[in-house]
Amino acid sequence: MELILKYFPDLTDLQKAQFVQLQELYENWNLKINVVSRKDIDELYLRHVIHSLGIAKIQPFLAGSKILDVGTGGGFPGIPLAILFPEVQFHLVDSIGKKIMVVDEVVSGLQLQNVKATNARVETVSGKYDFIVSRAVAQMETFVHWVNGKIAKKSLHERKNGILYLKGGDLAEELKFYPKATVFPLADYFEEDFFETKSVVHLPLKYRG
Ligand SMILES: C[S@@+](CC[C@H](N)C(=O)[O-])C[C@H]1O[C@@H](n2cnc3c(N)ncnc32)[C@H](O)[C@@H]1O
Repeated sequence: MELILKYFPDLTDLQKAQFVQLQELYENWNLKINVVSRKDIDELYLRHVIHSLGIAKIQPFLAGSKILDVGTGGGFPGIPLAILFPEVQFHLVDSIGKKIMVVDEVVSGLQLQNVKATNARVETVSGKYDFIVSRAVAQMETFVHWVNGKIAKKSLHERKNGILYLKGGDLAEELKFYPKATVFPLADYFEEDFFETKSVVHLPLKYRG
């Protein structure tokens, strides 16, 4: 929790309580359904919560905006972001039913009112979103293909609507066909070694009616 407050000092009491509760919820659910690797559960806040919240450092979401989390697994990055932005609507999607069941349990445990979770392949999901977030799901080319047509026409934020993807390592090859992509290194925001090679990639996407 100290780690979260180090980087996000302005949390309400409710948000602090929800972040604290995450550890217990994931520890319990992970015993039944493995959504976080055994090693990572001890470092839940660093490797999952703060990493997810890296997106918030790059793009604070405005009230009323809509965010799609593709391949959310056990709820990352969607759940930490939904705690941080209670006035933003989050749609968490995963093709594995058991993972969505864990997400539903965590959402109801935290009493989050701003999260909807759907068990589906994202290609079959309709709806328009300001931003589409993700971590560790697919290469950019495949991902862009999946989410085409899911971007809202009107931009509420100064930054253009599009993808905000948590990526690691050297992205030159993966992004060579995307000159409009911007890479934001998370080491500029977080000092822990874990973030040295991590970044958020913003790729603006056009509205397609
Ligand atoms: C490596 S896990 C990452 C989970 C989570 N984003 C995280 O970082 O902890 C990848 C997830 O993507 C989901 N997935 C893969 N392709 C998908 C698709 N086309 N639509 C929805 N979910 C998909 C898988 O079921 C899996 O849960």
